Amino acid sequence: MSISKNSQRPFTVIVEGNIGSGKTTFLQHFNKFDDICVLAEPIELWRNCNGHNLLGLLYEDRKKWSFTFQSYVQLTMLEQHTKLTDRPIKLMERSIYSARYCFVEKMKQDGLLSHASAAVLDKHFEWVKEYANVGVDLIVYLRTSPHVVYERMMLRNRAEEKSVSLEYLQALHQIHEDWLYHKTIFSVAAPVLVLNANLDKSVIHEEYMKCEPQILNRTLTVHT
Ligand SMILES: Nc1ncnc2c1ncn2[C@@H]1O[C@H](COP(=O)(O)OP(=O)(O)O)[C@@H](O)[C@H]1O
Ligand SMILES: Nc1nc2c(ncn2[C@H]2C[C@H](O)[C@@H](COP(=O)(O)O)O2)c(=O)[nH]1
Repeated sequence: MSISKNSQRPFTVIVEGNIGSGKTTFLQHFNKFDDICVLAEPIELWRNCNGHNLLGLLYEDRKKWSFTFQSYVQLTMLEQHTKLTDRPIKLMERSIYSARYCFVEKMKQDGLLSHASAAVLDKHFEWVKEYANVGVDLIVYLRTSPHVVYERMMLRNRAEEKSVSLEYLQALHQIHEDWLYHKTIFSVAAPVLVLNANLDKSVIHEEYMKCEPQILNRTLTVHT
């Protein structure tokens, strides 16, 4: 595998959104297309890193485990970005960009990372962005309300997420909004297509279908 920035890469789409916004469901909608290599978030790697459930440790003690967890997220996301495929399109759940701009940013706001730890994560992120093949061609933002995703997350009932609060989701929502909707913080790596992901499952696939042309035809026209 070559991670060099100069190596070829497929038309790369990242789907971003709050916890419980429907990213996995969105990927399932696109699984039927042979041209698309669908890469779900490597959450099972985070739940079992040589036998350590880093996701569980994180939510048990954020202060102690934020740096460890984020270090591994950055590695696993780099693997996803540089994973080779013979398919012309790659669709990824989240990215190194949301890891840094949303989650690390939230950790910094909450004082969960020492300045030294934050500096190391930033150096790693900046090197990867500069020298690795992590370009993105389209961002799909599943825009939701915090109350909606909180209810979905509770219904999904993931063991590690029992301590995740509505306040945390509200803060993550605002960071996503500032990054991808208002575009007032951090750079945006590609054009952003905003979907109303509050819509119920019974009609959400019609909303997902709106971006099939941009993804399948690899076009960048985003009608705001
Ligand atoms: N549009 C929707 N309406 C209602 N429930 C949804 C919708 N999209 C996803 N869900 C449910 O909400 C939970 C989170 O969805 P998921 O796709 O796993 O989101 P994410 O990957 O963003 O965390 C799952 O239980 C899923 O079945
Ligand atoms: N601290 C971080 N947590 C992250 C990151 N990426 C995902 N996650 C967490 C959030 C959820 O509990 C879980 C899976 O996310 P979903 O949105 O798919 O439910 O993993 C990260 O970079 N840092």
